[in-house]
Amino acid sequence: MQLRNPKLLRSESYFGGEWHSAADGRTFSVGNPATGEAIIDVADLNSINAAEAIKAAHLAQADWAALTVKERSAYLRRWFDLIMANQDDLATILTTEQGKPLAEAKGEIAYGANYIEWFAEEAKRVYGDIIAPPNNTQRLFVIKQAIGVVASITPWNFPNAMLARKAAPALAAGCTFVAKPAQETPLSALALAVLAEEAGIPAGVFNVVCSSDAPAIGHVLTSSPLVSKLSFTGSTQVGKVLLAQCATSVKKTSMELGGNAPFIVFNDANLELAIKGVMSSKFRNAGQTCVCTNRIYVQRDIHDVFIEKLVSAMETLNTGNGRDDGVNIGPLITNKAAAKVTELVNDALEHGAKLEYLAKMDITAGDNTRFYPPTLISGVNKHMQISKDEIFGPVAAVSIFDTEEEVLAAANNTEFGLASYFYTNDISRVWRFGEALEYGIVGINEGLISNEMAPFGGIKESGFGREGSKYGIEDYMEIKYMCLGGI
Ligand SMILES: NC(=O)C1=CN([C@@H]2O[C@H](COP(=O)(O)OP(=O)(O)OC[C@H]3O[C@@H](n4cnc5c(N)ncnc54)[C@H](OP(=O)(O)O)[C@@H]3O)[C@@H](O)[C@H]2O)C=CC1
Ligand SMILES: O=C(O)CCCC(=O)O
Repeated sequence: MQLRNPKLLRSESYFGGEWHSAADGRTFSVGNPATGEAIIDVADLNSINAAEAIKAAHLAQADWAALTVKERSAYLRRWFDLIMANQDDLATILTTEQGKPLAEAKGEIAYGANYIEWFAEEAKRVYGDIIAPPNNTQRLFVIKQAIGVVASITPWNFPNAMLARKAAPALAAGCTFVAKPAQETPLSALALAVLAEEAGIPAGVFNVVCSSDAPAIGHVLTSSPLVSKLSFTGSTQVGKVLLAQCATSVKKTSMELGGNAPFIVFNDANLELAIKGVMSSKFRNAGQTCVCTNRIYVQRDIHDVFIEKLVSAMETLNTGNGRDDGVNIGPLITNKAAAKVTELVNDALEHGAKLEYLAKMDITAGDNTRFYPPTLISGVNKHMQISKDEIFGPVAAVSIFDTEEEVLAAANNTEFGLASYFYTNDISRVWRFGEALEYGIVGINEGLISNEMAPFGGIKESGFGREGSKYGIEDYMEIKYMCLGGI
């Protein structure tokens, strides 16, 4: 991998302000999903190392929380500046380990950095309250304080941004932080640590522990009495395991879990806008995001023209190695992930769905079983597995609906509640339907809903807690009520 700043590519973990190999010398290999080639061997840390990282974070916590908000803000700002100064290299690392097209990787670096910039500013905007007392001899007030040591577990699909958007509010609030990135994509997390160190963020404040044994590290993070909070992004299945583990020490948690986003197109919608929205919300990161459109519902009288226009738009998708010019769909993360998408599509076709479009792929090099061709199927119904599971691949699955009531019931008929999208030009419906959707995020005539200024998060089994926005810092603070008597 060619980098202008080769120092960004690290293989050791970082905690207590130092870089650590595994005590027993163990490593695990990180590969390039586009080629199958090994990139580097990364130190494979164990439970003892994780406990050491937590200890380092705990030691640093009081001093970090005691800094003024302006001081913490300045550290975060320096970190942001360094990330943006190294945007191209960070994107190269990201694409190489994760597969997404280079332009998307550059976008993710800026997206993650935006959270750091935002919370550098929000650090200064934490407010308490003075409450009217029940009698004149008392004064009641509320202050907000850092929760303490925060642990994070983050997935491979946004290896930079998912970490940045947890670390930024935590550090801004005065918490110290121990991150466990996904074993497929530790390099982006380690590069963030290189820049945190260069920004002068004090030892022990930002720590990264890489391991091939997520359950073992997860167990230490969720059971340590020194950790006050766990922030997790990943599957609902693993989220439930971690929640149960956190219950034993009553840790606070934020859970950003799976989704099953409906994308609804009413017959009064601007179809060009709807096609643009479905392209961005469905095919971003080859369909591997928790807010990706999963179920597309189109009103009967515009169904055929919608399919026709979507096929034309999908013809512009070009699958290949994310490092290559003109590629806008990279590989899926693993062979297993691609096999799961194949299974979902086959199940739908066997149960009566119609194949409307299957992209041709021109992939000549390497192990290409991770590449999945952009696919469009119609005639999908609620009994097919594809409408129940997160597809996590570049497959658009379309159903027909007749009435608003029918499509609302279908859209809400899932245990998930993260993102949803609908397209209409009826202003009454905008409010009525938007309020009735059981989702944490609703895109109305818009397919790109994520940014640092807005609260990102779900309801139902998609989790709880909000990332970004003025609400995001609250997830890393405790409320303390103080009652002053004897006035
Ligand atoms: N909501 C979202 O953003 C995401 C949803 N998903 C969904 O989940 C499916 C599976 O993806 P997958 O990557 O396996 O997601 P996981 O939920 O398994 O992984 C997410 C993170 O959790 C870690 N992890 C896994 N098991 C444990 C455990 N027992 N204790 C502690 N940490 C653990 C992983 O580590 P490691 O990778 O090292 O095993 C990774 O860092 C996807 O197909 C998709 O449907 C996946 C990723 C993100
Ligand atoms: O897939 C996820 O884990 C959420 C990241 C997507 C986004 O921030 O829009």
